[in-house]
Amino acid sequence: MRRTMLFLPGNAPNMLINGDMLGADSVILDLEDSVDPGQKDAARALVRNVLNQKLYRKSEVIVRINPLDSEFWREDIEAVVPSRPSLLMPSKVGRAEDIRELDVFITQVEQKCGVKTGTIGLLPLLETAEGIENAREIALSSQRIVGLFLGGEDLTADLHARRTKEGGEIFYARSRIVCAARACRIEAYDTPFTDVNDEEGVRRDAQLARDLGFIGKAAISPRHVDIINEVFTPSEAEIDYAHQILEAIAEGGRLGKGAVSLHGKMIDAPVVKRAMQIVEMENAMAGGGLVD
Ligand SMILES: CC(C)(COP(=O)(O)OP(=O)(O)OC[C@H]1O[C@@H](n2cnc3c(N)ncnc32)[C@H](O)[C@@H]1OP(=O)(O)O)[C@@H](O)C(=O)NCCC(=O)NCCSC(=O)C[C@@](O)(CC(=O)O)C(=O)O
Ligand SMILES: [Mg+2]
Repeated sequence: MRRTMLFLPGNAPNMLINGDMLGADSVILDLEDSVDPGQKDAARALVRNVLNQKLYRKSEVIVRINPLDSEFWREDIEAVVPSRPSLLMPSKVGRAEDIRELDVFITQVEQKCGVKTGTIGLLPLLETAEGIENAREIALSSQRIVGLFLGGEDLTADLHARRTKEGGEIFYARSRIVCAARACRIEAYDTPFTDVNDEEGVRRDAQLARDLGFIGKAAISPRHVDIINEVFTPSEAEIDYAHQILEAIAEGGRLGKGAVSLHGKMIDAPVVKRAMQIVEMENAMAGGGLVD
């Protein structure tokens, strides 16, 4: 599980040093848009040092690399793969062919530096109209892919839409990404909410994402981390209700019924499936297994 994924600009030593103490399940060390083009070398060196020093003990480490149509992505990979981040996040992914090209290059770098082939996973960032439309093909393009990630800010620009707090302009993209990811039996992760000071806004946005099927969300500010963690963690009431559902259907089964009533609501197989997902999350959290 990756409930909260906190972006840390790759050229900001103060943020990188504190990143492991902020409660995020994952941190995304950024070499892309939060780093000025003139700072890319410095950011690569800093991120590599952070990885080598193993500063991150609580949070999973992901590195966001520059787009495949940029001059930077190969150097990004050469700089960080030897230090084995869990995942690379390629940005502005538009086509399955891009991922296949990336996969071949990562394999070459893994072999060159003695890292077992396939060690480095991929979490493609879809943030263009082309990427959203190709979501399923992208999800299927490499064994390394663990999920799909939505970037709402770039997408809005590409769509010539207006970014709103309600998110109507990215509703289709959110649904399409969740559907494509689940069709391929991987997970979907939601875009960050960019108003650092609006705590109610980030809560509403995270709740909407969870309702749609995302299992985690990016954050750009430490102030959003606890809120997002809370939204993507089943509440005690949800866990209690899930157990009631499992008991009710077990009792129904003993009477030969596939559908029963609980507090006036129908309980049948899909409701049981959802209850089991909640119980699985409860068990994962009890076992400390927040990152798969
Ligand atoms: C937004 C702001 C400038 C606000 O600054 P402010 O200074 O007003 O913040 P304050 O709250 O006052 O900071 C209080 C204290 O927290 C520290 N602190 C702040 N942020 C921290 C953090 N992230 N990690 C650790 N520490 C942090 C700070 O250093 C200070 O520490 P101290 O001085 O010791 O008190 C700042 O947060 C920031 O830079 N965020 C990261 C930005 C970033 O990475 N953008 C790229 C990813 S999105 C993207 O690319 C779009 C996307 O691609 C998305 C997609 O891909 O999904 C798409 O297209 O949609
Ligand atoms: Mg972006």
